[in-house]
Amino acid sequence: MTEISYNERFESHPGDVKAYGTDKLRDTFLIDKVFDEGRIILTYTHYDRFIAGGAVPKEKPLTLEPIDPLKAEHFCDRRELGIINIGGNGVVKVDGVDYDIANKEAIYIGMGAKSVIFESKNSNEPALFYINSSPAHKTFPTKKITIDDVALVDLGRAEDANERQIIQYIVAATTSTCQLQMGITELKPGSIWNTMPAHTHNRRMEVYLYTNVQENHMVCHFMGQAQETRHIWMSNNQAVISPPWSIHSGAGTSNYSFVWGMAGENLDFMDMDGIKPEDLR
Ligand SMILES: O=C[C@H](O)[C@@H](O)CC(=O)C(=O)O
Ligand SMILES: [Zn+2]
Repeated sequence: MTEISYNERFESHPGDVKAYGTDKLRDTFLIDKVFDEGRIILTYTHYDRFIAGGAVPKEKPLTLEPIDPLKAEHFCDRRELGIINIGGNGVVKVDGVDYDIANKEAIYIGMGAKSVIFESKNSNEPALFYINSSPAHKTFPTKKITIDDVALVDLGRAEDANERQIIQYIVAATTSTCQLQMGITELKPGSIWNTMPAHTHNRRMEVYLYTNVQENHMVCHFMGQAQETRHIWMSNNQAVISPPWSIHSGAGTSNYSFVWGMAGENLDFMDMDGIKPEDLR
């Protein structure tokens, strides 16, 4: 089996999505397998040409080869990368420089990097590198982002079952990027709702990777136009694509975390069109 594989996802018109049944909705928006040991799996979406995927190096290092849709000599010839490690300690080697990336640490890699290689420190506890990438037009410096560099935002209330912390890793305040923004949101025990009140941002697409979903639990992810919502049941370490016209909110059967990543027209995290719960359909 090859070490790197990819699949491609095309865009859907919101009017067409109204007629999607469960299987078609899942085939179109759910990324059911993000991490596979010893491999890199990527999903190339045609929403802002955003790529989401995972690298799980075991004994052997894994190289981020330029997949065919890029028609490029190197993966980052026209792209930037954001990577958050949600597994064991690992190393990301960029053009020969080793960056130790521990659990809940991140790295931004600017356009023009020629070589990106992933390694795990301990193959019995491999790193889970969650990868996001979008087109870039300018080189910004490659940078490791630790928990000391992030911006923290506390949102929600226990009474509303949506108490959570937004850990902003790759945002304008911490890291210069062309399009990419990334972070982790952690729900407090007893809280289950993320991104409620829900929002859209027609200027940016977004992908959520649900993680820390406990055994025998699931997250029900809500998508669609605010007046025409659909749901996708998701298990641990699955991702879901949110078109720019779609809400992206979830309710778990218990608490959980998720990695969010987005790209598009602006880098303004607060640029959201909020939707009142009573206006949802
Ligand atoms: O556009 C921003 C993203 O949807 C998330 O950062 C929102 C989120 O983590 C939350 O409210 O729980
Ligand atoms: Zn959003």
